[in-house]
Amino acid sequence: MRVRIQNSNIKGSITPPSSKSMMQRALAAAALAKGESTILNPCRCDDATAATGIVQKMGAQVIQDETAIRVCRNEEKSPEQVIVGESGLSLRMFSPILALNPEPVQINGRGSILKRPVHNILEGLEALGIECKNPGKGLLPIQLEGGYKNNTAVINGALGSQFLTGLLMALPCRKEDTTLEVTNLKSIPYINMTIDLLKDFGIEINHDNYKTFTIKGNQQYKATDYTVEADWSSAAPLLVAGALKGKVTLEHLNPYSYQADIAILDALKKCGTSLHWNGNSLTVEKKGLNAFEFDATHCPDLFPPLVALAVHCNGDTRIKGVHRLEHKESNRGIVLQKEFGKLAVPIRIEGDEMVIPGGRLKGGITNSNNDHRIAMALAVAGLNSKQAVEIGDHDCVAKSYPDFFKDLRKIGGGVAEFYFKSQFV
Ligand SMILES: O=C(O)C1=C[C@@H](OP(=O)(O)O)[C@@H](O)[C@H](O)C1
Ligand SMILES: C=C(OP(=O)(O)O)C(=O)O
Repeated sequence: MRVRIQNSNIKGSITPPSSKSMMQRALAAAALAKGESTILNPCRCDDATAATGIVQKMGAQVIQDETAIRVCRNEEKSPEQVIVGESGLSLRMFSPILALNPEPVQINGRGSILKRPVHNILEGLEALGIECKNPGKGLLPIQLEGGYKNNTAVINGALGSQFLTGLLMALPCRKEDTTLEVTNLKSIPYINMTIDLLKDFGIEINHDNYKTFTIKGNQQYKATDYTVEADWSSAAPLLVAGALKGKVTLEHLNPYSYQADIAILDALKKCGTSLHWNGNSLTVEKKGLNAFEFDATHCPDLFPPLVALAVHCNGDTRIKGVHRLEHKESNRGIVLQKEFGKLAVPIRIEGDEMVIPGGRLKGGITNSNNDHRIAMALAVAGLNSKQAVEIGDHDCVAKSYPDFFKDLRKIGGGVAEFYFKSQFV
């Protein structure tokens, strides 16, 4: 399917969907607990569905109500195979959890995840004594068995934090204590989110400045009621829409959240946008559109929406952390350059920095490259384009935000969805 976005003014208020990062962690933690946990304000995107399928395979009973999901694991099952959908987090978080069980388990996925590397998972688990097989030779599927045997390991954090999140969730269930030496950790705020959530489930993690993590064994997950926050990553493109084309209020956002992408507020301030909090509602209004400098090394998912903002700013915007983009749902640095190139924006990549020249967007035909954040970024950039921006394969937004285009229309976005190639642009 395709969508056409027209120049439009933005006005209105929206509650962003719940955080898929928190939701997947909550499902895993609830499945590791004894008794019934209730996940309130659950996220119902594709990645959350993938995580739900995995905990069910682990033996958890999952009951979906309208406003909550109840999770209870009365029996431990040894699944022969689990499918992580397209979710990087489900792959990297559940691998160490599934590895607690010595029975062999094969982990596979579909779509974009089949192109994302698995070597850091295998290296880390092998260092902890898990027997790993990789018929996919660097890619999925992987097979794990034998259980944890070693109590110390060096973990490479340079590729991201998700695998460390999985280890921090799994290792408290071992009998022995474990010490991890983590090198060059990236996406650090996501680790703060993990540690905070684990505290709610009764698990304690100690670390020395994100380098040495000491994980006591024999800890018991406690069932709890956990409320998932509204998602700052999904809020980001909507905030950019307001900053570019009028005014938008986002409801139920936590101003003190551990979510990495709350950092969008710094970029919006630098850009000159007017920001106003009223309790948990944030109103963003177009004011300046000044080029800005921003370091996205630890919040890489902000790259696409920030590029959508930057293409309309006065001057060259510089965003640091391009090396963090290579192994996402697409190679996002290259894809942003290619797709915005189709709209006549000559983005440059200089070492680890992306340089985005500001100006007026021309319009044209683009493709999401099956990457939800690219689809959303092209859409909000299109709100301020001279001519329409068409986006192919836009339905990939279901990975994190199934109602994105419906919500964009609600706040005034000119959104037309259709099935065939357009002659409009
Ligand atoms: O832990 C998480 O929920 C996530 C961590 C980040 O990945 P990396 O840690 O691989 O950078 C982020 O890009 C991803 O969308 C979600
Ligand atoms: C990179 C992302 O997710 P994941 O790695 O969990 O697939 C994302 O949501 O932008």
